[in-house]
Amino acid sequence: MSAEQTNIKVVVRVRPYNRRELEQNQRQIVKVLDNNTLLFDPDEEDDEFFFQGTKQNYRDITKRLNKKISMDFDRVFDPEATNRQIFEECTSPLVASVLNGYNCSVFVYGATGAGKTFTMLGSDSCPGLTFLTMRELFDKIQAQSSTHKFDVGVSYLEVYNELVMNLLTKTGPLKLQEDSNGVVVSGLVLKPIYSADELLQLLAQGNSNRTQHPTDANAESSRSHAIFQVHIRMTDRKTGTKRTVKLSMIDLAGSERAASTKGIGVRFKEGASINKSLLALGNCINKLADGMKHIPYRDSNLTRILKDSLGGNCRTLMVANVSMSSLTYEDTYNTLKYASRAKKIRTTLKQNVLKSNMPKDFYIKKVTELMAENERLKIKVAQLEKASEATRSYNESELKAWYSKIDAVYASVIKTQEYVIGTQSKIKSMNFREKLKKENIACNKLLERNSVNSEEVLPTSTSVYNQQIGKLEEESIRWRRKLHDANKDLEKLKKEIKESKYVEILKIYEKGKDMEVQYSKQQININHISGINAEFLRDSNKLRKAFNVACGLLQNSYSELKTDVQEKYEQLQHFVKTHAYFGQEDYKKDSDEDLEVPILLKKSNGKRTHKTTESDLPASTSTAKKHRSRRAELTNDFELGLDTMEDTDSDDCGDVFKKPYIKCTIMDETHVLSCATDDECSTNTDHLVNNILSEQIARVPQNKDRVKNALLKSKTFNHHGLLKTVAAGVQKENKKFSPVRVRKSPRSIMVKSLATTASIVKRQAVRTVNSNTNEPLVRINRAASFRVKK
Ligand SMILES: Nc1ncnc2c1ncn2[C@@H]1O[C@H](COP(=O)(O)OP(=O)(O)OP(=O)(O)O)[C@@H](O)[C@H]1O
Repeated sequence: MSAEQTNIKVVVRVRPYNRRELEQNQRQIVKVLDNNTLLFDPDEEDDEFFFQGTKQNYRDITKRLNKKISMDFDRVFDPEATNRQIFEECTSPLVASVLNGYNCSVFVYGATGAGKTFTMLGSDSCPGLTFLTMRELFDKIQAQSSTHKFDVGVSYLEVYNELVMNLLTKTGPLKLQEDSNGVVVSGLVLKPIYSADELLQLLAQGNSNRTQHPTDANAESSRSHAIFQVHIRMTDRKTGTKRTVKLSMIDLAGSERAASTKGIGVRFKEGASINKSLLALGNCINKLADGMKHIPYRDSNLTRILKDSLGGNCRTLMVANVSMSSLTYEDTYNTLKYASRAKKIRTTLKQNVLKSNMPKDFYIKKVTELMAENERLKIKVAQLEKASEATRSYNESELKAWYSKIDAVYASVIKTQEYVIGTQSKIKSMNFREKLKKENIACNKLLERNSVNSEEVLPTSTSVYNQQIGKLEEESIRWRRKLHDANKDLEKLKKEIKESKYVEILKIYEKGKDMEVQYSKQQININHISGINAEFLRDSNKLRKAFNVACGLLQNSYSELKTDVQEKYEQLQHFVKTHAYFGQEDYKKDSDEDLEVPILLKKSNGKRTHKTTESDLPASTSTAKKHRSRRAELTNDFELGLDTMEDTDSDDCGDVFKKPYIKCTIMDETHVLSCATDDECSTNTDHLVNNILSEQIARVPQNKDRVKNALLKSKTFNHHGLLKTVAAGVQKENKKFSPVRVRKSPRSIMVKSLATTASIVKRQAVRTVNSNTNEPLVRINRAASFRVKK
């Protein structure tokens, strides 16, 4: 542990005149100039002395006058200064030093009656330095008790007539011994204490045991040197490190002249002993101040005890007490001379640390932890330095170079991505067209036969598409490879950015570029979906025209049709009527003409009369099943969205594409009631209820009650049957409208119907040609026709 050299701190306290001095009308021989300087024995004119408001006459005290010696000290306290002020400025900092492991000493020096005991012990109304310092020490000990364990012991000794006495136990004189730790008092047992009050109690007890006798100079003159010591052992609770420190408060007996104390007998002997020890102290101070190697500590017990405080490992404060009265001219001069000498004494300060009894492993672990922590902090510091360097050395041209590099890599990614997804889109479109074309063969034939918009008819050969798809797939593979390379370059670039000093700035730029890539992907997807939708609308338009042609043909040859074909035709009529697909306004905008299906009111050839009603729903159980499977087939066959792209947006687009198929036929209780009263309809009760529920409940759950009420009003249902039917319907509808189910597509039904119609027409046409008849085949009631959109 490194040692620190420091000077003894010397402060001078000038006490006010006492009654005796005032009565004797003495002149002032000490003048406090400022906090650090005093003037000893000032000029006469400077010595204006007033007592009770009257200027006093100068009285020569036969000494050499007007020395006018200016003296500097660490601090000079004038007569106004209080004990607390001295404590706060001088001894309070020592408490902190003690708890940091430094030995500390405070001793008061001065002539008898100069105010040493007043400074050190004070009174009840004005506690002295010992009391204030001890209280402060215990307050700090309390504050640190969570981190340190403190063991405190005190001793209170007096050196009277060269005998060392224990003031706390009143035992016989003790011997001083020297060992490696310095001078120790053999047989001295430290009194353990646990609170400031205990300590002050012991102090008071020791004071009461101290030898005091009145002298001429002081009615309560202390006739011994008192040494109050607090020994503290501090143990760090975490590391187990131990320190022992000592704080000594020493109240010396007053230096005195036999003449001034007028001592005789025992008092004279006391005085001589006091003077002997103080002389020894003066010698030690002189030699220490001169830097001599040999210091005569052994000359007195006082100097032996003060050895540590004067020349050892100790932070020392000396308070020199003086009176400003010329009555103690010589004593004051001597005190100030010694105090000035003492200022030069240097002590060596060392923190007292004892070996801890913690196991070696503990320290090894601790050191390893600290080294790891150190390494971590070093890295952190390096990173921070790098970051601050980056912001400090911000170079615009370097940044620009980075930007253009990033732009180039991202442009390549976006371009190759466009090609990859673009070719994928084209392949999908081609597949879709091919599928449409295959399904539309019947439709084309019909249109060709009637020469309707023959230019819109799709080519019959699918080989053209196959060739194009093949080429596109090859192209797609090529572009996928390029995209793979571009993505690799991008990864590499991202790594470089991470290591770059502009990482903070470039990361933001990189994020923007990533968004550009995403945006471009979305844009292609949208274009693709729009293309497919347009294709579909074109196809639907054509189908509608073909449908009109087919209906015309069927109408013309109605009477020639077989019964089952006639029924199919009627079902088709009904289908067109009930499916809003044809009636939706947005769809109609694309069509050039309305779709009309003739309605047959009567069979002329005695076949059953049929009026098309709502109850003639085409969805008999088997037909409905067929339609459902066909719907699923169509949707599964045509994966139109770009769902093979890496993102999930294609699902949404697919949904958008399916939206035109949403069917919404509104039914209410009127329908139910009319159906329920009809005998013919009542046979299809289950079917009817299911349909009603499917239309009503699925869309508006609250309508369940409306339907139920309507059904209750009908004559056909009893209560039990009704509940069963409603329950079955609800269950079915719940299944039907689960999100995984695809929506109904009338297009597939139309395509199938047209294929059937085309074959019928073909057969019928052959028959008509062969029969050679010019009669119209079907009587048409135009008035009964209706527009299906309604
Ligand atoms: N600064 C002061 N302010 C007021 N009174 C003081 C001051 N200093 C000392 N006195 C008074 O002066 C008298 C003598 O003081 P004190 O007993 O402290 O002197 P001392 O130096 O200890 O003397 P001795 O060496 O004989 O014991 C006491 O009555 C004390 O109250």
